[in-house]
Amino acid sequence: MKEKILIVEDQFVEADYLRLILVKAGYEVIGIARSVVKAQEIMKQTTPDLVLLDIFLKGKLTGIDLALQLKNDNIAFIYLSANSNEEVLTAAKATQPSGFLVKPFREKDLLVTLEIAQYRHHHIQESALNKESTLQQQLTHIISAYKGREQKLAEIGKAFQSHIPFDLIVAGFNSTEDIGFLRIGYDQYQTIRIKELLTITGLTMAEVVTLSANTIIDTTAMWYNDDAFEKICKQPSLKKLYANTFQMRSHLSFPLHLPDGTFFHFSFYSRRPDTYHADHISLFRRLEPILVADMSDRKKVVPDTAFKNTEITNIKAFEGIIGKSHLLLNVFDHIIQVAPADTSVLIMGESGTGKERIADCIHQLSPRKGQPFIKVNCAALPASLIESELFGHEKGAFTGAIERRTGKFEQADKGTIFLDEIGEMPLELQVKLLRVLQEKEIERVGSNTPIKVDVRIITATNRNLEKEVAEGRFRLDLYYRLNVFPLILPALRDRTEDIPALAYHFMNYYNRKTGKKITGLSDKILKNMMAYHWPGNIRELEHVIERSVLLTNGTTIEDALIPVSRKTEPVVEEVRMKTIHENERDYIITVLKKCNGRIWGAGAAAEVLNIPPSTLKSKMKKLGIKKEYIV
Ligand SMILES: Nc1ncnc2c1ncn2[C@@H]1O[C@H](COP(=O)(O)OP(=O)(O)OP(=O)(O)O)[C@@H](O)[C@H]1O
Repeated sequence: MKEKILIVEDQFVEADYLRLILVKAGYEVIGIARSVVKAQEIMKQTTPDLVLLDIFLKGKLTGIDLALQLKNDNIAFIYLSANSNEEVLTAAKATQPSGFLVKPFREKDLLVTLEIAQYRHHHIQESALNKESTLQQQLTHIISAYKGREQKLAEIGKAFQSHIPFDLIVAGFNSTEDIGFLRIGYDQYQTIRIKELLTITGLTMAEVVTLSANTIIDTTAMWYNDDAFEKICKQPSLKKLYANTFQMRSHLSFPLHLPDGTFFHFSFYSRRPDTYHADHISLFRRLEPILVADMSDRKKVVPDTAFKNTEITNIKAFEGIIGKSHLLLNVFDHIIQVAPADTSVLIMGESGTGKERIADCIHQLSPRKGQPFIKVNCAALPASLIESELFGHEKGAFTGAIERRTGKFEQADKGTIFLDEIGEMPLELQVKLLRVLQEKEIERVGSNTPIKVDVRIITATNRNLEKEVAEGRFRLDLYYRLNVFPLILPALRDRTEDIPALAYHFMNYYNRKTGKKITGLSDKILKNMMAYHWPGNIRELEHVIERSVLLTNGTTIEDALIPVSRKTEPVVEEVRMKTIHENERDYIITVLKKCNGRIWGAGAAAEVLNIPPSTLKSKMKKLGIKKEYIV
């Protein structure tokens, strides 16, 4: 069946030219609309498979307005745009188009973009549908399996994490009985009830009640990113309290309308400034009935008897990946989403940020685990050898090919191939790689017989591939094929809170290797490390610690060989945001002080924190909380 295309373009000549190209290429053009209103009319008659969408149109509404509707209706669209200003392009990008064509473009560009857009849309839709149905099942299970309110909400929050990301979720009827869950590790959450909130903020109950009364209650689902969130946080309110206390920068609020006319709120907060968008609201809306049915029966609410803070075991594949910054946790969430599917993943990040580590992790979490994981560094091979390395060769295929050799793709059959530094792949090989992706078959060098391979492809690059595409060094079609699921690894300088844990991790590792017994790093060194900008990222940090361990004779690393010239200004303490660990540490110290340092027994710190005394003790050790801080 012919794919149906709608052209939304106000320039008649351009629109007609597009129509001619599309018809010639075998598409069915269902209409040409010069305004959003006209496009909506046409779509009432026939639903298109894809819309070619100009941004500036006749009438008040722009292509971006129509894009929001198309997104809701799950219709793929490609923007056609002359060079617009940055603001417009950013707004257009935020609607997540399936492609983007900058005018003037060639016929070939249009056709390739169309093909890629359909492929991406189909893939993304398929994996989104799978994910959503898994989430539905999870929620239904949680609702029937957990009776206690707190535990149920904690589990619901966790189920949402990889769908609607958050660093804090607060749920309840907008009262002092609301419960929050603050993310403190991949699968670890600190419960924030009113008593914890009072302890952390130092406010009185009366003050929180006043804030609660001042909080404007959303009666429809809303999201607030960055400036919009800052704006609603100008007035004192519970939202502002959460934002300031836990350094949140965006917020999504979803009120469930209960049959008795009240609202049960799920409020998501994120430390990133731009986390939320319309898709999150649509997803929640589709799941609303499951939640309403449960929440509306308030009598069902059973107090939790034995519920303790959730400290769930880490997923094994993440073991050895050190760090708990929200940027890294966000990467973990994406990995969990993409790992089970066969989707191609493109990992982007500076050198040494852990791309290979992450690729391995995706493989370990996929159904292909147990099958080969084959790594190829495209930058390490001379261009003339990459082809035979990847696809193998027949005996006598070229001078020196003295025997038949299987290539990496064949070796990776049923498993995963990791193509590192994909940006270095020569153009003529890119087309062959594209064929493997499309046809799922390879040909050995010197042979015309195709061999079927079943391989998942993960690629990585530290180059800006979009720039490589623009400069003609990387094929656009291959870029889109590989970029079905992009994963961006943060630079170490952007997650400085992970530096101490990484430094200790490598210190212990090199202690074991060298037989040394170093127990720590001096405060001065740690401070310098936090201030350095780490162009070589984790690999550079590892090397610095390795050398420091070798050079240290005592028990503390007092001197780390951080290049002085690159050291940035020391961090000014007052303006630096506190890390999750620092917050946790401060919180525990405050509670301990209130309890006069008592850990065990009724009314003592462990009980107030709702964790076993043994966990509290080990947390105190880990966070370096000593008795002298308490009294
Ligand atoms: N989160 C982490 N925790 C512990 N070790 C890590 C972490 N991330 C990376 N490493 C270690 O840092 C080093 C560099 O990681 P890796 O080789 O995966 O980086 P890369 O981004 O692939 O680098 P390149 O772009 O140069 O190929 C490795 O020794 C790896 O084990």
